[in-house]
Amino acid sequence: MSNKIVEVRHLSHRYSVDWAIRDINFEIKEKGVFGLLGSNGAGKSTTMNIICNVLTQTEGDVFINGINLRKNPIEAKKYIGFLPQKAPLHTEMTVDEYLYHCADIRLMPKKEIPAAIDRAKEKCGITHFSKRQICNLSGGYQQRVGIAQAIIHDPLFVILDEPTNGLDPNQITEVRHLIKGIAEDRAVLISTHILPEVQAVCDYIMMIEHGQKVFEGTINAFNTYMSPSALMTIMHNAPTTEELLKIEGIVRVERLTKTRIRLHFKGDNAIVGRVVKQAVENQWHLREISLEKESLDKVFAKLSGKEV
Ligand SMILES: Nc1ncnc2c1ncn2[C@@H]1O[C@H](COP(=O)(O)OP(=O)(O)OP(=O)(O)O)[C@@H](O)[C@H]1O
Repeated sequence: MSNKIVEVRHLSHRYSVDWAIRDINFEIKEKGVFGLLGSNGAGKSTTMNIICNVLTQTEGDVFINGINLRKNPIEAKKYIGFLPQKAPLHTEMTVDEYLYHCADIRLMPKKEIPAAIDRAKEKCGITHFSKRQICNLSGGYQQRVGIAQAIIHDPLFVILDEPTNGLDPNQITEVRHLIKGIAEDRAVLISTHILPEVQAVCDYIMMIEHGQKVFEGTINAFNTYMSPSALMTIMHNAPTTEELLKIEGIVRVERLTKTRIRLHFKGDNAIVGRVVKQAVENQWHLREISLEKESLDKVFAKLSGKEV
């Protein structure tokens, strides 16, 4: 087995004249959830479709478990499970019939299929619906069946295209939980433009905009990518704005109420100590002080080069 589950090298694609993606590079070496994040038209589907071998790239290479997908697609695809945005369900079939059909078209040996179906159903929490026609399941359970077909052959790598699209809030929570569960045994790549999704399920993120990579790192790195730039304070004897602006680093003062004041600053977090010192010395009756992190939305907008 290669030490890289997925390796994408200099991947570029153009449908006509314009490049849809340009020189995308990344590797997935470990189990866990890898999020491909980007706004509409950023190039997520193009990237995913190439990795699933649904689309052939203009330039670059994709290796799955060390196997070149373009040169040896049948071998490489054995390691991939895929759930497209619209799950390819045969809704007139029962869950068991459908999963058998999926295992069969994956050319799994017949004697291995029943155990594979049981394993996939158990992992996806659908065992009790084995004999139920798929059309009689809720959207959330239909999505579970879609995920079960993606892992029926126990692949190393699973690709889920916007897996919670169209589900209600409870179903979204359940499907996210399921995604975390299946990523305990394998690498899972999900595409999404929903920021809370990224925070809820991803261990690692790559963000693309206008077909190019703009960020790659852990969810923690993503969250702290933008260092705090404001302090929220509550002072019961707050000084004037002029006085606050005299503190080294404070660049703007936002008075939200008489006692709640946001202090915008430049520089590092040592500002907290300076504000506390001034507050004590001048008896501003500081009751609360906290660094305000940028919201994920703002990080997203900044990384995409859009106005915040
Ligand atoms: N079949 C196609 N022919 C021509 N251009 C296309 C085609 N598919 C996508 N594009 C263009 O390629 C770029 C990337 O599109 P892509 O669908 O990969 O983005 P996306 O991030 O998946 O967006 P969405 O979230 O809306 O699906 C866009 O500019 C899009 O208009």
